[in-house]
Amino acid sequence: MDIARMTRTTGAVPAGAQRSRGARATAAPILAGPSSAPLRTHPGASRPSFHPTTLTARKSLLIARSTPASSSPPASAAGPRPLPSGPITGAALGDLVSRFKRLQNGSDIRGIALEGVPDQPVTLTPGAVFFIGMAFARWLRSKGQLAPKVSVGRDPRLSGPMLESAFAAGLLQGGAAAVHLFGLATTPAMFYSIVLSGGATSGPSSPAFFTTAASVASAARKAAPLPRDGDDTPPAPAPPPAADLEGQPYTGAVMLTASHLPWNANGLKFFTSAGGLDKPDIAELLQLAVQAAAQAGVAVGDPVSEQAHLLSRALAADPSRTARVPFLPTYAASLRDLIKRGVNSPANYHFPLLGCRVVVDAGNGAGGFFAEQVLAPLGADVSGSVFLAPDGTFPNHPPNPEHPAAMAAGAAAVRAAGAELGIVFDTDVDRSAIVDGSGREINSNRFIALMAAVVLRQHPGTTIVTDSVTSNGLTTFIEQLGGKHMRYKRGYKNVIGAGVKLNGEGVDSQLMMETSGHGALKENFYLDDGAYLAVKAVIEHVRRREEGLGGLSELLAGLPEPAESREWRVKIQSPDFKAVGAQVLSAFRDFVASGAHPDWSLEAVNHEGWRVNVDEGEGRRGWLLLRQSLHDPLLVLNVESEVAGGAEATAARVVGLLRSQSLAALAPLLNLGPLGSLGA
Ligand SMILES: O=P(O)(O)OC[C@H]1O[C@H](O)[C@H](O)[C@@H](O)[C@@H]1O
Repeated sequence: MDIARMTRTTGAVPAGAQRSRGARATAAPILAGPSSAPLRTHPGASRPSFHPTTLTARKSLLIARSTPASSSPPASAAGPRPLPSGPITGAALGDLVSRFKRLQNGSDIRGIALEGVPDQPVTLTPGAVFFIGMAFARWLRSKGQLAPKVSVGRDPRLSGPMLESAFAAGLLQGGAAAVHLFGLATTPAMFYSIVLSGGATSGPSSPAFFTTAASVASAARKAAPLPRDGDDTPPAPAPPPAADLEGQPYTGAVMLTASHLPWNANGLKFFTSAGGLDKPDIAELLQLAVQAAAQAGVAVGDPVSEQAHLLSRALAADPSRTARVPFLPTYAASLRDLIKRGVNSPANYHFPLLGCRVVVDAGNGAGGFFAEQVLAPLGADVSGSVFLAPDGTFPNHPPNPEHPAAMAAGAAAVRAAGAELGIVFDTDVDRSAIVDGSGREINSNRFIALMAAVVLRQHPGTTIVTDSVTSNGLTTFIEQLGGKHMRYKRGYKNVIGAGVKLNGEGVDSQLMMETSGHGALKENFYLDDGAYLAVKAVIEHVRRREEGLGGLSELLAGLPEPAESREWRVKIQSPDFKAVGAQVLSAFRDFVASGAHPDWSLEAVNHEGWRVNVDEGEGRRGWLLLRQSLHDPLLVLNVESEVAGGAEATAARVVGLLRSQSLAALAPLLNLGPLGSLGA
């Protein structure tokens, strides 16, 4: 499986899935867990349409399991596999370890959750998710949270309800004292469930966020326990220990999402009061999950073994410890408070967006609430918004502000509605981008520049940390505004981590942002938060409007833009891809340093790979960066040029080196793909 590659090659649902939009299915999840009973959904959450391929696949799976052809198990090439009859040890344990390890994707867990795409077998099974839930509860307890209270949200993916049930069951099994299921939510909202319930010790500069803490506590008090299977009458009031936790903050929060990945993927992001879990935490969590599965004797990946265990847990679970809590309305209220305070309109304090036409493109992810529950109640006309309805097949375009189709759709919606502003979200709303009133797309470098302009006005001289592929023009822009630019590594966690470190060392750093649209502000818990960035943009737009200044794009007037910006990805066909990539990069550095191309010079500070400045003549400056991909067996080449045709010309020279004698031994391991034709 190569999920990240899949990310870039396919964002769309296969044709079969697109055709299925109208089809509704009410099939119960395969696994009947304690929380997979018919649940009440919160207002605004629509039932996603069912993927016919998946339905067919599931039907055949169920038939295969329930109708034995003869009295003996069906023969297969490998023969029937005996189920473990005790703790898993030996080679089977090794298999378990690698299954769980493969689910780690940096600081997230990711995998394939549904069948239906050829060559993409299911890896994130309900059984795996159950043990990850168990591991998270144990992990929290090991950190001193003796009665963990955990909130769980999900994006609209088709596998969401099934995995939510498995995860909640695992949490309870691992010792969680209370589990609150939010249903549809966003990634930043999940961290905010900890904040607004009083679980985070320091917060944004705006005290607005804390005004809603009381309402979260009261929503949690009113939360109805889940009905039992086949029983619509609400069970008796929750007994201790859940009742003892009423009004207590959440100690952990988890979002089930695979961000912008296609419909068949899913994943998990974890938060505590300290913020998002990091790579080592996830590795620890997965180890705990292996231990739990091995001890329980469950062959994760084997549907019979998984279901036997999950069903037995369903029988044992205490339903009073799980409740359905609609949280998005509370979270939306906190965002409305922020906008009110930010605009601070004396005439229209409660309706600061009256007369504003704003469109949101949520890409059928979880971000539709922002139009309906944040902007509209403040007076905005959001009627031109598109793709607000959650639909786990993502039928319109990949919910991803890095994707040209998403930005084009957002821009088209702005133009069609004659809106002043557009906001494009990714599936789980930890990323966003802006479209101005003319339909100009403000994502990537432009969005960083926009946020930098806002932040530098409020915090003169602050350092803006970005990823490694930002343009030369962005540095010029930040410096012209009196700020400092630290160009760090790819990976939003790396970028945020660098900002946190700077602040710890006494260097003020208010904004950490990646070209992917991930952005965090110091005033917002360093949280990677697309909704918060959108809030800042809306406040700035209204401020400019009220002061008779031009639209947001005018803030970008001083941003030099390259003529061309391109990216090529070269596959490294070796299990030892890290070492191979390092050798290529080392040869590349030596080549540049040798002065073979006199117009190339190494950038003074490089945090990953080698960035090279290209003198394009007449004062024009291009650059290239050759680096290893964060997660995948790839070398990535980014090139920007101030000359038409310059990006390909520079890339062709890199190809020349990759094919040179000095790399002859490694060349067969590199699949240059489309880059190859440039060096021909
Ligand atoms: O190194 P790459 O293959 O370009 O991928 C790097 C990207 O990986 C993930 O998508 C992370 O969420 C991004 O923050 C990161 O920038």
